[in-house]
Amino acid sequence: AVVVCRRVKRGGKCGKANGIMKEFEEKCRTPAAKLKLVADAMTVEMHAGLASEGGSKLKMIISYVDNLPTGDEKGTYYALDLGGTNFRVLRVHLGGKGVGLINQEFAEVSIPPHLMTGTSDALFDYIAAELAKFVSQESEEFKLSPGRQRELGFTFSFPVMQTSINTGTLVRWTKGFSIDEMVGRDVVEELSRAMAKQGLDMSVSALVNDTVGTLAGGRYTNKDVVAAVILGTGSNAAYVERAQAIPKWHGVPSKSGEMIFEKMISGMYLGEIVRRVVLRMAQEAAFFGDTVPPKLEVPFALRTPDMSAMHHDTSSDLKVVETKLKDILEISSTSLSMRKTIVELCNIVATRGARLAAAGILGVLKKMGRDAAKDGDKQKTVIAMDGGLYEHYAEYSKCLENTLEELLGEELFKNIVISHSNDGSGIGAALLAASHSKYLQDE
Ligand SMILES: Nc1ncnc2c1ncn2[C@@H]1O[C@H](COP(=O)(O)OP(=O)(O)O)[C@@H](O)[C@H]1O
Ligand SMILES: O=P(O)(O)OC[C@H]1O[C@@H](O)[C@H](O)[C@@H](O)[C@@H]1O
Repeated sequence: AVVVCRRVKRGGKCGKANGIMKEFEEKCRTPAAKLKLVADAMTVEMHAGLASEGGSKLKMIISYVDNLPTGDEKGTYYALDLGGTNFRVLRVHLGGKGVGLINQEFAEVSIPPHLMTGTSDALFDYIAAELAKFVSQESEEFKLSPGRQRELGFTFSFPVMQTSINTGTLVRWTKGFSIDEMVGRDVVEELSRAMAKQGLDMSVSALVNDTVGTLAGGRYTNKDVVAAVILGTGSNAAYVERAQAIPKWHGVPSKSGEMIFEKMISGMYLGEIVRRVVLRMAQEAAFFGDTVPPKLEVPFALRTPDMSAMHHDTSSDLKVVETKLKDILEISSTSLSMRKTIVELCNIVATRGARLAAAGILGVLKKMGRDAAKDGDKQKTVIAMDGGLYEHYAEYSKCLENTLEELLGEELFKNIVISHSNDGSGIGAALLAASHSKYLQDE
């Protein structure tokens, strides 16, 4: 789409802004042919990543899940879901065979930014304190029988080298976290120590990535779920792989990193990309006049939720865009034409992200051999989706689904179901705590 400046007041400048937009749009273009190359490359790298240590740019995490939840699990289990922006504490009550999930309760807490770059103790003490508060507010019905500990599934949404179902060491931080002393440490040990300090008698039965939690949660209610994708602050995917398809894994801890497809397509990055382009237009094309608004120079000043609100502005005078620019970037006087340019930019950035996300999903489908119709059989493929970006950014998730249909073709797409598994990662972690409970043999 070409952005046309109605009143060419500053002809050269307006043309310059136009030029920057068009150049940027060209760079963001993701034609189907390019996306199919991305998907093919991803499949190749996935094979390489499973074949040998360090064999690929796309390293693959191998999650130890001995028993996926069957639906027969019974009792009360907990989850702690630590993501890039917030964390949730959760309690689920399971009714066992034929009953399933009876109820769930959760509390969501934003992670104070200073804890993302402080010490390990500060972060885990804060998390354990919230967990202890959640448990202390429980009603009598959740009192455990004597001799039993509460059991927790720990969703830790960062690259972890897993060494068993409930042990794993942090490979590195992502999404703005940077607590250096924690790298290489066992994250379950850190949490367990902090829980003990709170006097919380709880054990971690399962350590999972949020994609694995979403996969387990999805399969609990739908056996056709074969993969899970998270599009939140970060992005990632998990799928069920046959052990024999992992040559490098001989039942011993894998030293691989993780399967990261975080090509700045997720919530952490989209708003920041828009900000950087607008800043360039302000600096090189006097988009806001002869001065560059100071707030526009602050990294991450424009968050993806605000970008999303502008992108979804349906008002004729783009009032939401005007308000966001004023409240967040302190840019007061903007013309309708300028606001339209901002919306078009949001569309370019969101479209690129969504289309690349679809290419990543196609890569996983190809790895599972589900990107082409098997002769005649109509195998159903359900992909469980979770993450605040997917859940709240309607234009993004719509574009993702349309792109997946474009890449797979209408016929095949009919067998693919994209199912939003709200809070799948938290519930899945609690279910995995249940299916790996140390009291199972007592049942
Ligand atoms: N209204 C919204 N529109 C677009 N993106 C949103 C919106 N709300 C949240 N997000 C994105 O979702 C991310 C949070 O994802 P979520 O899955 O809830 O948490 P986490 O990433 O911590 O697991 C935020 O970083 C933000 O980028
Ligand atoms: O749920 P979040 O916080 O957006 O995380 C999604 C992904 O974010 C990536 O940065 C992590 O390396 C992955 O492990 C994680 O799955």
